[in-house]
Amino acid sequence: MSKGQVEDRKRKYDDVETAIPNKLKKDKKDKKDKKDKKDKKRKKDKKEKKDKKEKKEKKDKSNKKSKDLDDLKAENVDEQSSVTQSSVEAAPVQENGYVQSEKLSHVSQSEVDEFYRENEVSVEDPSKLSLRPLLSFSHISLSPEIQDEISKFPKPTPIQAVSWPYLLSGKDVVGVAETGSGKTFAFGVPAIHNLMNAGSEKKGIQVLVISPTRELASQIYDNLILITKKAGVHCCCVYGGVPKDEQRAQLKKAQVVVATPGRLLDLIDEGSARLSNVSYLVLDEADRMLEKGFEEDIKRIIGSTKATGRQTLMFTATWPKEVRELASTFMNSPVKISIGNRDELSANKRITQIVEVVEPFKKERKLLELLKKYQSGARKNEKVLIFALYKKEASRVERNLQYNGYKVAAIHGDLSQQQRTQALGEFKSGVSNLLLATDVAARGLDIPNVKTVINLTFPLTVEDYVHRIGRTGRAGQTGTAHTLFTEQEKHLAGALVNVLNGAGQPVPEELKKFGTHTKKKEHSAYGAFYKDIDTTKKAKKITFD
Ligand SMILES: Nc1ncnc2c1ncn2[C@@H]1O[C@H](COP(=O)(O)OP(=O)(O)OP(=O)(O)O)[C@@H](O)[C@H]1O
Repeated sequence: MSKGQVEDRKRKYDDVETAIPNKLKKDKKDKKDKKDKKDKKRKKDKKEKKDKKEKKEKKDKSNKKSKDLDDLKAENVDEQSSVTQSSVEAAPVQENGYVQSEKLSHVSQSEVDEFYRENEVSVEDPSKLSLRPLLSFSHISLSPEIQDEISKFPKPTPIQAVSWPYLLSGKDVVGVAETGSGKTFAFGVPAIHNLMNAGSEKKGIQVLVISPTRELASQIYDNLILITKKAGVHCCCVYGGVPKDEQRAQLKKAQVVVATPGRLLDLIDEGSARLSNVSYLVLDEADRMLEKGFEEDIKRIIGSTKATGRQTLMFTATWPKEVRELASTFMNSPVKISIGNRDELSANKRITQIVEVVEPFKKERKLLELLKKYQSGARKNEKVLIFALYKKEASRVERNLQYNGYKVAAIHGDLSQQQRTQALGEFKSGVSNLLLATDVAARGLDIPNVKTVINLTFPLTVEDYVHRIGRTGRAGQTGTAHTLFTEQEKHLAGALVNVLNGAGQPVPEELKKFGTHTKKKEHSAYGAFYKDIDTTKKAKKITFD
């Protein structure tokens, strides 16, 4: 149709229109005007209503935001704070809802730098969040139940100060800090805080902590229960050597589980432990857990937990390079936090280390001399922990000590769990002041007031040496480690010299004579052929059996 034809038709139509009587036309027009007016009003009302609603929603939202911020500010600003509202800096908000407190935002950068320097803190964070350490408990708003428990301490330890913001932000963390530096609460407090915030009672087991020994699992449980009890969170502990029934019953209610690998796998296999909701997984003494012997168990356990959205944590005092690659396969761009230059194997500097090179056959006589030295006069009641290497050796030395009139408790693998628990209890409580142990007690055990550790036989690795001597000098105290070293361990002399040098301890000439060559530590699975790896890379997919 041409433009002209369109115009014609339009005109014709207009003509028809004009053929309608005027009155009718007018009525129709009035009606139409009225209707238009009504429509317009209805549209206007509707728009006004919509605008009003949007405005109200916006206002509510902004009120809530500022209320949340105010609440947070109120919780974090203590009486002495001289911070004014107008000087408040923007607080970074992290993925999991972690908000840096106003008080922490106002700590000067030089104070933060000083903290990093003094504690030799190193943070490798692939996502470059640069979260500030919590220099005081008032720098964080935790629930009253948690606050109540930790406020018995003066301030967070360095590993707690640095790791909490990352853990509360949902990050995977490798935390390496000296023995006795509060790593249990470093991973424990954020675990319970996150659980309480999620308000998820019905989801079953959500936090899982794996530990290499029954005694350590039980100790971690004793620490966590202090918080979980008050917080109304159900925590249980499962380990071997005791009946399963009670553990099965506890698992049905538990949200937090502390476990040793063997018993946990038994309970998984029989269907009593379901880990598919575990979203916070901790390997304590992580390097030990990744060694051969545990490695396969750990793979199976991790394979039973939540595949995505799981936070994985590894904490330890020693982090040898040969386990780092394996660790990274279980983690997602972990933040690596180390306190006190721990790239080199190093011991707690508050422990006085004495190393004596002796003939192997003279060791047990020497032990009796040392006990006279460390448990006589004013030191009569001081606690001494003796380490042997083998179960048989421990049994023999135990009998020998008893023969010489010593009341000695013992922990080693040949004893029943009940005997082990009783021995540890007696030593902890001071019923006996002498404990003889194998490396089952080397890691993690927090026994109050152990003044002296004696290494009757040197352990198989220098990492174990660092853990053993770390049973003294805990939580800021001092202690002594006296080690008898024989030619049979000469392949470890170089590594031991490094540890002594690193802690500013004297190195005996007889030890230097063995040479300072350090044998590369062999991973029990990969031998010495491990490579230095980048722990910051993304986890690669692993298929578990
Ligand atoms: N903020 C704190 N201030 C002072 N002491 C603390 C603090 N947090 C924890 N502790 C105490 O420090 C001691 C050692 O803590 P913990 O057993 O967690 O050490 P660790 O770093 O795990 O040691 P290890 O490497 O031997 O396993 C415990 O008695 C614990 O109660």
